[in-house]
Amino acid sequence: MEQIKTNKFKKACNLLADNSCLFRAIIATIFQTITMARAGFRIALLQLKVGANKQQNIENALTKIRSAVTDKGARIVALPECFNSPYGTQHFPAYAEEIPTGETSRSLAAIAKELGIYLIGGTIPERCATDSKLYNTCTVWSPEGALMATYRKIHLFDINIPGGITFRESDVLTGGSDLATVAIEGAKIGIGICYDIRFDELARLYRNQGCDMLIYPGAFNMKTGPLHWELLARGRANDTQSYVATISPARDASAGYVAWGHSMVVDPWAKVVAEANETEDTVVADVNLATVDEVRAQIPIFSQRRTDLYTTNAVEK
Ligand SMILES: NC(=O)CCC(=O)C(=O)O
Repeated sequence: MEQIKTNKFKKACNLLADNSCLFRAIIATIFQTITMARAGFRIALLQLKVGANKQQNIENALTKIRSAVTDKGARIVALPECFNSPYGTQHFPAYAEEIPTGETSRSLAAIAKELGIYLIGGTIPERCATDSKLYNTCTVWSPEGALMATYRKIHLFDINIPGGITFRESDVLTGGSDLATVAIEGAKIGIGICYDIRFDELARLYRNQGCDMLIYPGAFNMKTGPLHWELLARGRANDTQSYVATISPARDASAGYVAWGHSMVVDPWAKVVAEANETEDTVVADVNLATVDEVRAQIPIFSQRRTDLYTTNAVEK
């Protein structure tokens, strides 16, 4: 019996020796896979001035996109909510256009292709070609100028704070119902729009779909901005242990809706790593996917949930 075992062991050793190159390659690959940290990319958030002239808004975005790529080395550029139109229900019908045939879509596709970048096209008022309904929609463009995804704001901004702010997007817009994720540079990115950031359920669904980063073009205001903008961005980063980017228009005190500004990138530790003030600006940050893996391994909340005590559709994994 012992003799048989010894022979088998010798045979196995001989096999390994015969294939030592292959064996070494396999071990090296396994080692590399275990130890290899994921890379990342540079992202630029454009906190743009937005006025009444749609053509000027688009031209300004194109100029700033070019500069974020050529001067700052961004691989992904993200624009704010409603970057081609003033933010307000009275403006949406006049500025709305079809996607991808409208002038804004065509400009974004062309610049993404010209610069060979990924472009998160903020949002524009969209008029749906089939039912003529209006949506607040984000488009994502590939380095080839192809439309990778569209996301229609799911949670419409309807609030009423007497003496503060009253807004009813649902007077003119229809809410979307589909999540949108894109795979970019080894990362999976989930898209939400502004008020959506208040709903942790959406962020958790994205996390459960494997997202490493959440991007929210948004335009908070002077009432809720100082109270909740950073809190929510850091909250969603902490809940999902993901990068979060929020991109606002620049503040214009003379506008009907005064945006808070403060576009920012938050890392999976929930730390703000780059932030604008309220003026027109470009925020640049290096997104490091190894940090996502590090936080999730070190604080493993997604495997520690007590779903025997509570249930939600969004958190179970
Ligand atoms: N554009 C928006 O959805 C605004 C959301 C907002 O300001 C908030 O407080 O929420």
